[in-house]
Amino acid sequence: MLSLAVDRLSKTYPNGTVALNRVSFSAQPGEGIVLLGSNGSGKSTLLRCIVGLEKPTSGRIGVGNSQLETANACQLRQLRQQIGIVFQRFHLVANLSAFHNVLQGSLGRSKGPRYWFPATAPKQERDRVMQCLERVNLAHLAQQRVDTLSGGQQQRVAIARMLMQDTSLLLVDEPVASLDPKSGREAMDLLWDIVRERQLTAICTLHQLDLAKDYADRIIGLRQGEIQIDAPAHILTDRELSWLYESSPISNAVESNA
Ligand SMILES: Nc1ncnc2c1ncn2[C@@H]1O[C@H](COP(=O)(O)OP(=O)(O)OP(=O)(O)O)[C@@H](O)[C@H]1O
Repeated sequence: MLSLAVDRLSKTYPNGTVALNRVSFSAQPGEGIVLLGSNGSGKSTLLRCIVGLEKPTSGRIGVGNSQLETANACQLRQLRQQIGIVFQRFHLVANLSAFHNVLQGSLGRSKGPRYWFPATAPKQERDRVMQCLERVNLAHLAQQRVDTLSGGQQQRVAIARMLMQDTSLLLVDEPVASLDPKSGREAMDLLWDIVRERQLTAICTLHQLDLAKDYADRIIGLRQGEIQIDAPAHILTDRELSWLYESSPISNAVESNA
């Protein structure tokens, strides 16, 4: 179980765009945080900085007892192994089976090429892949190429791969973006059940305010790269949340450390 501490994180892209400005928050194991904000408010940049895909301009990111910005290459690899990502394009290998994609979740801790292929992976690993696929109700499609699966099914393969990776911190970018309302709720049910079961620290970006209120323990709202809302979901009103998406000037932030 890992906690996350983001301290005065800023990111300015080379073209001068300030994507994040002194963003600070911490998250505890078992806490499901939903990140809200309009297009361009900095949500993906924040997730990409936490996973080490983007280098912050300044600030600190602590994952467990380690600091991302001072970690050497080996420590960074170990840290990344602890972070599960379910991003918009899922990062699946299109021409491989669901089974093979999930098996790749163990790459960071496997001991050599024997582990990378379904035909040669140890039975214990292959059994684990099937358990992960069963957890997301996809065992019957294990041998199907992922590019022949629906968007919702591909997303469940990405979740199964994250389970195989056995991570402590989970970052999810717009999990319902390409799903119909029913499949979107099913995806959120599955993700949140797993967060609870495994006591993961989870940060999930969403654009649907109703889903955010129904699922989040806590909502962090970004506007123009700054945190304007940080509070338990149940105390936030629809008015406060929809304000995140308005073009009016920033004035009335909502913050609570409850
Ligand atoms: N590689 C980049 N180079 C320059 N600017 C970028 C880059 N990536 C993102 N930006 C800019 O940084 C700001 C934040 O973008 P980001 O993708 O983090 O927002 P977001 O909240 O995730 O948006 P969305 O909801 O549309 O996914 C935007 O103004 C965007 O144009």
